[in-house]
Amino acid sequence: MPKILLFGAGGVGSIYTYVLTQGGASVTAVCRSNYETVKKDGFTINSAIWGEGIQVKPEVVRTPEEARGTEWDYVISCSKAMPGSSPSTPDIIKPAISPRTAIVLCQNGIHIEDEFAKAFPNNAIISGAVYLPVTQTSPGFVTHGYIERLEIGTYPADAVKAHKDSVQTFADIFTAGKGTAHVFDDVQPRRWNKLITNASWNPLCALSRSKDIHLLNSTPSSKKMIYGIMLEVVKIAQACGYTDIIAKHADAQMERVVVQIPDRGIYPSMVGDALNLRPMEVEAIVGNTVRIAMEKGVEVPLLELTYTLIKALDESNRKRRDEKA
Ligand SMILES: NC(=O)C1=CN([C@@H]2O[C@H](COP(=O)(O)OP(=O)(O)OC[C@H]3O[C@@H](n4cnc5c(N)ncnc54)[C@H](OP(=O)(O)O)[C@@H]3O)[C@@H](O)[C@H]2O)C=CC1
Ligand SMILES: CC(C)(CO)C(=O)C(=O)O
Repeated sequence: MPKILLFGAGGVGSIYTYVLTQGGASVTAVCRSNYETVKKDGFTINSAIWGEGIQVKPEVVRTPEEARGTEWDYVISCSKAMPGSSPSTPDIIKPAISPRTAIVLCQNGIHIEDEFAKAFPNNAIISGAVYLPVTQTSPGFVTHGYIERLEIGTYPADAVKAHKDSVQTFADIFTAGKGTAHVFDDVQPRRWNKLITNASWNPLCALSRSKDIHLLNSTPSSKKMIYGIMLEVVKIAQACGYTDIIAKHADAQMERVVVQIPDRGIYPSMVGDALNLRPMEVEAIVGNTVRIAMEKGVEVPLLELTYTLIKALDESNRKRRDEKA
């Protein structure tokens, strides 16, 4: 039975705990604020796809340090992607990493893999684009909408065969658990495709404290604004050599908003962080994107404005957090 340590047991982490457990893996979740609830009752999931009141009760630890000593086949990171934070996620998960462990990143953003590859140069690094509208509404209780899809591949794309094999094994467990996993030889274009949605909806909804559908309907020009950011991301992806990423991908990401939870819309994951004064994935999702655009000489005025505003909000939230502490 594959042994999996799940780090970041919030919205995405709890659903993946469920899928991987169903798929036959033994999953241990690293829980922090929801430790007591999950230890006692597990996660309770209301899913538009799999049904209401689903319960899954993993083994629980408080830290990766507590999980030291077990030979984990996979350590999955489903925390918010905070490249450059201190301590870094690689530092935090390090006690649980053995030579055989594959590290799976189920996180939004672009160029988030580098710090893991540097910290664990001989381990398989598996990078994933996650489609899963989900929110932890209270500790251990999670609501999930109509979409579920995971796109994965090695980082870098030209990894050794053993690392490629570990991606396929992970996908097989996921699929056996009734999840939808697609393996890609090079997953980076898939990450750029996902970034189209996250670099636009996430910061704009966080700045406006709105559901996606409300942002879309707020003014006659909203769609133009959101779509304009998406097209800037397309241009950057193309400048990076991913010429298969084209405007029709932006159209599809636009359409998905109407499908996710029809009529009601969703709060993208950054909104909860904005409202609760938690650090937002500003650098992983927007900052890195703007920096890559600059390196490639691509003009991205809408993304630059978005980065300025969301960075300022993140900083003012940090000050408010410090004042409250
Ligand atoms: N939610 C969504 O709809 C989607 C999210 N994503 C991406 O998936 C990733 C996860 O998002 P999401 O599930 O929403 O995030 P959540 O905020 O719901 O969950 C993150 C979890 O990580 C935990 N965590 C963070 N740092 C530590 C630490 N040092 N030790 C232990 N636990 C820690 C948090 O614990 P604590 O509660 O104690 O802070 C929290 O439970 C992000 O990259 C996001 O962008 C992708 C697609 C959809
Ligand atoms: C938009 C969404 C829900 C897509 O799955 C997402 O990635 C997020 O909320 O961060």
